[in-house]
Amino acid sequence: MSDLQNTDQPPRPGVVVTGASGRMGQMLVRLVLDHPDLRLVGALDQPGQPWIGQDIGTAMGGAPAGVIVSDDAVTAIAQAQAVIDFTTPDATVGFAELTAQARAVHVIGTTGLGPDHLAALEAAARHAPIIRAGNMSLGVNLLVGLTRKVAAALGEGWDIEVVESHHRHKVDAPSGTALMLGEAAAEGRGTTLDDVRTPAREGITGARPPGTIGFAAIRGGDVVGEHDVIFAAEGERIVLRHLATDRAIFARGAIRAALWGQDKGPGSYDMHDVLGL
Ligand SMILES: NC(=O)C1=CN([C@@H]2O[C@H](COP(=O)(O)OP(=O)(O)OC[C@H]3O[C@@H](n4cnc5c(N)ncnc54)[C@H](O)[C@@H]3O)[C@@H](O)[C@H]2O)C=CC1
Ligand SMILES: O=C(O)C1=N[C@H](C(=O)O)C[C@H](O)C1
Repeated sequence: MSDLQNTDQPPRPGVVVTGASGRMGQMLVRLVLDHPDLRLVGALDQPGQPWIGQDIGTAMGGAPAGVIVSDDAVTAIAQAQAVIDFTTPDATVGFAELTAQARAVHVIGTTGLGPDHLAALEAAARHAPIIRAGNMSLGVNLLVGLTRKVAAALGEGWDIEVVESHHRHKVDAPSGTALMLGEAAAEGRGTTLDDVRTPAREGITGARPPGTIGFAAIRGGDVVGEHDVIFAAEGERIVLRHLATDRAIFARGAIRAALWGQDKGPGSYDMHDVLGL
């Protein structure tokens, strides 16, 4: 449908999806194409990816979408009002610079970012809005608030562990979600995760130091994403759990963020801002 058909309606924001052939990329392309208030204006992937040069709809096994998969990020992002990006940390930093130059909204789901990546994103957010979260689902963002509250209510006699399970293809650990939950638990205790995080355990580790927060990662099969925050004391345990069974929950959150960001100024935002939590 043309944007010129009804002049009373504001133009629909144009979205570029990066990593378009990926698990999240394909989900996002489908949802953007079906969205009444958005237009897909670009589908990016890395040089050499076999879908480059093909129509994204056809490459995904459906009807043509009229958008060719490209590795030319400069040209694609220049036309965007929003870039939705679930790729790799290095790729995300590159896209952040281009998205800031285009003064478009950058929605970032990529996890595994290190301090240098985060510093680069902070620099880009001085020019345009960046909305980033290790998990874009409503359920996990609610669980973050619950985790903070439970941790604040319980004393250090309660040990905190975060256990996560993901599919066999996941490359980073702990997951971005596990880190969000660990940070919330640390905040609830009035500290920071950096100060209380226990590295992965193996061998003769010694007894668990009080006040620490531990992480365990399971990888296998097609698990979409499962997270438990365990509060364990003498004689009882509380387990807060989120189970993702469909990647659409992340994609819907990212699309909501892209729309929410359209009238926002430069800065760093997260899904708590978007969801008003
Ligand atoms: N925040 C959230 O809610 C969620 C975050 N994720 C994160 O999103 C990221 C991607 O996850 P998946 O889709 O499962 O991975 P995937 O491996 O299926 O897809 C990644 C895509 O990025 C592309 N890519 C890599 N380098 C690129 C570059 N330089 N330029 C353009 N494209 C490039 C790959 O070719 C691939 O198509 C991971 O970091 C994952 O942890 C995943 C699900 C939800
Ligand atoms: O890689 C994934 O798949 C997921 N990554 C995110 C994370 O690292 O927490 C979100 C979700 O759990 C799926």
